[in-house]
Amino acid sequence: MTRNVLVIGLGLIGGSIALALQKAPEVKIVGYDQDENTAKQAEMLNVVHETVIAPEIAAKDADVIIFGTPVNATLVWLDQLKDWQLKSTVIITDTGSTKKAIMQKAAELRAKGITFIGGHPMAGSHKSGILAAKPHLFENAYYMLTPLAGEEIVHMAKLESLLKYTHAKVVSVSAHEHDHMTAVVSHFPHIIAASLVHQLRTEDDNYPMTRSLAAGGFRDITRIASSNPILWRDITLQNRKELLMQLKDWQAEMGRVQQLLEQGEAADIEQYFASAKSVRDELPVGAGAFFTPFDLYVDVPDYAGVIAEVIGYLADEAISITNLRIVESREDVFGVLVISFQTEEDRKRAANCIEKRAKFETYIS
Ligand SMILES: NC(=O)c1ccc[n+]([C@@H]2O[C@H](COP(=O)([O-])OP(=O)(O)OC[C@H]3O[C@@H](n4cnc5c(N)ncnc54)[C@H](O)[C@@H]3O)[C@@H](O)[C@H]2O)c1
Ligand SMILES: O=C(O)C(=O)C[C@]1(C(=O)O)C=C[C@@H](O)C=C1
Repeated sequence: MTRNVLVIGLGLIGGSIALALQKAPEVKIVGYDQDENTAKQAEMLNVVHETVIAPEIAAKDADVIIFGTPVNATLVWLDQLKDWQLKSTVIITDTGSTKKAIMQKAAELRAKGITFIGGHPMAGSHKSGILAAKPHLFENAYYMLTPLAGEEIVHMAKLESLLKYTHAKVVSVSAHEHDHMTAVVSHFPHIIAASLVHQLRTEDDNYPMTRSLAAGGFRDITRIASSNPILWRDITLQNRKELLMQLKDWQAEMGRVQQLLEQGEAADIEQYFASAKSVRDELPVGAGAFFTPFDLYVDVPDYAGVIAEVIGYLADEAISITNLRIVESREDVFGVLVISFQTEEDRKRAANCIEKRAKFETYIS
């Protein structure tokens, strides 16, 4: 029997979920976005099977409703939804980066006999909008569910039977655990990234050249400062308490750094970096929140058609790639080609292929 899925909010995350779920058998995906252009693009790009202009009408037939909206907008929708006509068996979920406020609404919904299970895939990008959506975005990432206490196993199973098509690793945590952990590894780092960019801006008056020198390090650590400000306004507001605690800890940490600098002891400073390096180097790779795809760096010379040439060699040997990008490490200078693969095996084969056929140097970061 066809499962009707309604996705509300068709940006990076809603669009990516819709694309991933199209791989499920007998699923019809209907989409809604408040932005008309996004809705049109969703149809044109086949991100959904059809779009609607009134989600409350489509909701009548939905077996699963998924919110891909910014977290404050989701709260508003959850209030409205209490008055919708819904199937008694419908499972409602979201993808929001915060969970406590949303799960408070879920409790209100439960009181009305409506099942809401919080969801949050721990993968994304600083890019937003439907054009950035990808069917494989969540592959190997953790996908956190935050059911209310006592949620029926059969409801969880129903949702998980659909989410398995994202190929994410579904785990359940409480809303409190969720908001604490994501504050540490996601929300607070976004504040730090934005603050570093603000700090750079203050250099403009006296040292305007500084921004031109912002190379690999600054770009890496501030990439997420290019994220959608509305999204991060809402996340910050909803997770304010946790973020204030993170800020306090960070200020204490900066106090420690200040002391190290004032004392100027080389061994202590080295130890500060060394212990951070060893923790960072031990972070799990290949899965989870710190999922890094199997990236291969290729030093390519600067001539027209070089990327097509490399990709052509890989295609000849039937090595499939999942992503391709250029790291611009120097202004106006062609950078390094970074190719991502699904498996370590593919990456090894690609490295051999490129070194043998193109004689370009490859390396793993
Ligand atoms: N960006 C990430 O890396 C990331 C990762 C995981 C989860 N999330 C969460 O996923 C959700 C969506 O984020 P995104 O990155 O896809 O953002 P996005 O900006 O790419 O997409 C949001 C979409 O929602 C639409 N929208 C906004 N308000 C709406 C409303 N009231 N009703 C209907 N549609 C509305 C917008 O038009 C847009 O198409 C957020 O809750 C975010 O916290 C984001
Ligand atoms: O990779 C990025 O650009 C992200 O910001 C993704 C990221 C994160 O902080 O890791 C952002 C928000 C989420 O809710 C989950 C993932």
